[in-house]
Order: sequence, then C-alpha cells, then structure tokens
Amino acid sequence: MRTVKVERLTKAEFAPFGDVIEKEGVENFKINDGRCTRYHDLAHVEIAGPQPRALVNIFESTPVSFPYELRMVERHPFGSQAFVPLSDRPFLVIVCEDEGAVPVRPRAFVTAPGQGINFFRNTWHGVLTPLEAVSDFVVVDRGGEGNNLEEYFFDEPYCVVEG
Ligand SMILES: NC(=O)N[C@@H](O)C(=O)O
Ligand code: NI
Repeated sequence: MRTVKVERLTKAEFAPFGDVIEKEGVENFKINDGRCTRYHDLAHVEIAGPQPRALVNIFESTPVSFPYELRMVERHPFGSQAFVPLSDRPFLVIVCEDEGAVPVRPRAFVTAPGQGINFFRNTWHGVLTPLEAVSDFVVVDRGGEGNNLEEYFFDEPYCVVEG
C-alpha cells in the first residue's frame, strides 16, 4: 500500500492548499478599550454558486489513529471550508494536488495545539480527522443551492503514517 508520512503544519507548506489559522505572525490590534486583541483576517472565506450563504457550524467528530487508511478525498467547488478546534488536541489535515480533476500526491499534516485551517475553494482534502479523542470544531463553510461536494475514491488507498 502507498504510504504518506505526516508533516508538521506550517503556513509555507500549506500555502497552495489553504490558510493556517493561528495567532503567530499575523496582523493584530487592540480593540474594546484595549481589553481585547483582534487577530485580524486570518482566512480567505469564499462562497460562490447559486444563493450562497456562509455557514457557521460545530462538528463533533470521533478521532482517527495511525496508521490511517485514506480511501477518499473530497472538494467543495462553491466554497472554502475552515476547521477551528475547540480543544488543544492536534488533528490530521490531508490535502491533494489536482491533476485534471484527479487528486494526486496526497500530503498529510498534523496541527500544533490550537492551530486551525481553512481549505481554499476546490481544494481536494480529507474529511475532518481529529486525533486522540472526540473533538469539537467550529466549521465555517458554504451553504446554498447547487452541489457543493465532489468526492473521489482512490483505486488503491493510501496509508497515512506518523513521521
Ligand atoms: N460533509 C461535511 O460537511 N464535511 C466535510 O466537508 C469535511 O471536509 O469534513
Ligand atoms: Ni470538506
């Protein structure tokens, strides 16, 4: 079986696929009489297609463990999708390059505590995969008319392994 070794998530490595949502290295400024620091504009939220609406959701997901069998990826042609953890547990983030509407060369990242991500619109990705325990995430994505989900099942699954 083809293996994919996990990598540490960094803005630079994830840049072709989406945003890393974190406080480090971003524009921030004081608001509310100086009581609050706003970490500003952290992700490119995109909504498109017929009657688009931005959705704010909570996903409560059971975890996965390594070795993780990657059988399929998906993408959302009409919108981005952000996963922001409500715990400090890491989670697994899987993305693929696109080669003529076929996902290729999967990459697997493990987040640092508190890091979130935002997949750009139409980025091939694995579904939400927490690690260690059942975990809640705020998920910001696109609602509206039309089909916003395209799935691809690999002929041969990949095996995602720790570094
Ligand atoms: N289906 C759904 O709402 N979630 C997926 O898009 C996912 O990436 O987890
Ligand atoms: Ni998705």
